[in-house]
Amino acid sequence: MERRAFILVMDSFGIGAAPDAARFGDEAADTLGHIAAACASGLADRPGLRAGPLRLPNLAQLGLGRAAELATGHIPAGLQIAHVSGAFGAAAEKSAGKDTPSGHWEMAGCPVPVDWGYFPQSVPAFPADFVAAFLKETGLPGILGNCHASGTEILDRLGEEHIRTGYPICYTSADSVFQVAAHEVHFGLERLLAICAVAKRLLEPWRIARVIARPFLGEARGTFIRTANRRDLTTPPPEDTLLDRLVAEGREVISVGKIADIFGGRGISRKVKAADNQALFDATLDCVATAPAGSLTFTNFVDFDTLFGHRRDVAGYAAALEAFDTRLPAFLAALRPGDLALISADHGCDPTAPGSDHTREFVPALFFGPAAPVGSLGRRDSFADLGQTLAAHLGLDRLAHGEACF
Ligand SMILES: O=P(O)(O)O[C@H]1O[C@H](CO)[C@@H](O)[C@H]1O
Ligand SMILES: [Mn+2]
Ligand SMILES: [Mn+2]
Repeated sequence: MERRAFILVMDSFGIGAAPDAARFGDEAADTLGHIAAACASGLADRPGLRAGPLRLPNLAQLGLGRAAELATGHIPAGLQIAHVSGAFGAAAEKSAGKDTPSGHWEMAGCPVPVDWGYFPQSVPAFPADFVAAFLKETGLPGILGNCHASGTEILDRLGEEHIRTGYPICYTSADSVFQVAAHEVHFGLERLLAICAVAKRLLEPWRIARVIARPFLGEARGTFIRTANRRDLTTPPPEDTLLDRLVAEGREVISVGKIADIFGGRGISRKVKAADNQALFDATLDCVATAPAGSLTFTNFVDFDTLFGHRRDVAGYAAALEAFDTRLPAFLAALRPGDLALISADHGCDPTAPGSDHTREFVPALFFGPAAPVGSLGRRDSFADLGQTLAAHLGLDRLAHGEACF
């Protein structure tokens, strides 16, 4: 039988504090649980967008509520269901960090045991040596920001000054990241990408996982909007992943959305870009129709994290979950015999938590489709169990990390 695999990563969709959450100050975090509770008590109503209890009938059917129960001990409001039709688990992360690359790499069989470098909360946040070298190599006269920030708030604060001075806006977060926001027209997109490449190289000694180019448009405070031309320059994974192993065997690995960026371009045979969750779902459906035997299609649904988790927008996050759920029946109907699909996440980003950073949480492990069993997979102590399961399904030799869930 022809076997194919599909991973749908709901970026930041945690389902309850991880066993080691206290180490991150995240012991109270629960992305799904807190959204469901807010919806149930009418706190996530927004006229024209959504209202009432969280409605995720298709995810519930796949075992989302039961997966959350494995993590927290209770099923979130609205997710009770009599019978599930897939295999569900709650997976904890072994990697030291709670960032996007660590989560995706571990899921693909490559945990990241050594922690990245992070910038301090102080202002300036960036080492003077680095800033001096960055200015020298790029010929820039200066930078703005040089602090921890939310990417949308800092545009409101410094966007006009950026346009006036031509200084790029440089900021960071709890992630191992150096982010550069610059105007797509006034500063120039190509120029932004070029200075980000310089920063990535100069930051190697500080073990910074990612440099992110954040192009934006707009002319005045309140009108600035980030464009879809975001680019992540990521350190490649330290060991081979499921993706590398597949490509080495001549299989097709299709990246939908920012997967290729997250893996530093490694282990990818084809890239499909799409602007938002709806377009990402459309592209994923195209892949279900066309992906060849033995392939992996890997999609990252970025909006949950970028537009709602980091923005601490509970109603927006709930609406995005409901929109995603609505599209699942079409995905399920298109699966063929021999297909195995996985819905999971890379970390949490509880929109009710303080600050604007990720939260250390269990993630859902929902396996479904014609080749999936039905029932509980229990708590998994590494996301690598998910990659090992897919490797076994696709007929690869065992990966170095993780235990197959079935
Ligand atoms: O606030 P914005 O720019 O969206 O940044 C967020 O996106 C980055 C990548 O996930 C993280 O560093 C996080 O802080
Ligand atoms: Mn992420
Ligand atoms: Mn994020």
